[in-house]
Amino acid sequence: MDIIFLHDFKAKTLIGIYPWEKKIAQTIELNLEIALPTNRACFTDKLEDALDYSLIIKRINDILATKQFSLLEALAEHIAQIILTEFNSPWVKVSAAKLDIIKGVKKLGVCIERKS
Ligand SMILES: Nc1nc2c(c(=O)[nH]1)N=C([C@H](O)[C@@H](O)CO)CN2
Repeated sequence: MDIIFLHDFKAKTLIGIYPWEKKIAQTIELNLEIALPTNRACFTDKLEDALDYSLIIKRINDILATKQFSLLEALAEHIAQIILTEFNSPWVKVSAAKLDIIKGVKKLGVCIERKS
């Protein structure tokens, strides 16, 4: 199985259960592993045979700018389903974390794996 990974993808979004979190965007950190539907690009060296990771980043930035979730779980699930359905990935692992949100914890979050 070949994988595209996106590590330490940081972006601002509205997320959280508390009233202030619904008004003030927070920086979250995403880490994704995305299984590829084909390994053709390894042999052809052509972008049209690859999953263009810049399109994935653009799509995730669109989600973060337009959607609002209460829980990190729901955000991770939404991103996972987009990767599976819109980018034809057979398997995806998504972790979503908040930074310095609770005193004494540098980073906390969720990690989910989904198959198509
Ligand atoms: N399992 C979860 N627990 C909590 C979440 C979450 O997204 N998943 N979120 C919060 C608050 O919004 C957090 O930002 C601050 O405490 C609490 N627990």
